[in-house]
Amino acid sequence: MAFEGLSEEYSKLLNAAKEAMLRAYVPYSGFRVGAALLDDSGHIHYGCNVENAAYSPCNCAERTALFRAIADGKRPGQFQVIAVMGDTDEPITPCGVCRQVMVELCKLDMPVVMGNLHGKWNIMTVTELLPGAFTPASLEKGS
Ligand SMILES: O=c1ccn([C@H]2C[C@H](O)[C@@H](CO)O2)c(=O)[nH]1
Ligand SMILES: [Zn+2]
Repeated sequence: MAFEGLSEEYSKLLNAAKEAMLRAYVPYSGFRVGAALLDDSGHIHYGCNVENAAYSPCNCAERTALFRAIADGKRPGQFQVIAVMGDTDEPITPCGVCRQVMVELCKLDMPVVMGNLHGKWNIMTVTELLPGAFTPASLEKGS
C-alpha cells in the first residue's frame, strides 16, 4: 500500500510491518500489530504481538522484533529504523514498555516509523517517544 509523502525505504518497511501483522497471535484482543526492524546490515527483523491466556506475558510486536534481532546476534545500537503497523484510526503508537526497550537497545535518535492501514504515518525518534528516560547510563553511580 502507499504512504503519501513517505520515502520509498520507509514505505517498504511499513509494508513489511503490515505483512508481519498477519502472523500476530492474538486470540484475546484480536488486535494485530506488526513490526519491521532494519539493522545496520540491511536485514529486516520481523515482529508481531504474541498473546497469552495469563495476559501479562503478552509481548508486543516491537519487542518481538527487537528481542529476535538480539537473539539473532545483533547488538544494541546496530539498528537503523523500526516500522510499526496497526489497525488504528491514527498511526499506531508504541506502548511504554516497548519505548523503554527501544531506549535500551536503539540509538536515542533512531527513527520510529508508525503507520496504519489507511496510509497515515508518523515518525518520531526514540528519545521523542520517551523523553527523560531511565537509561543504561542512569545506573552509573555518583561519587
Ligand atoms: O504498539 C503496540 C500496541 C499494542 N500492541 C499489542 C499488545 C496486545 O497484544 C494488543 C492490544 O494491546 O496489541 C503491540 O503489539 N504494539
Ligand atoms: Zn509495547
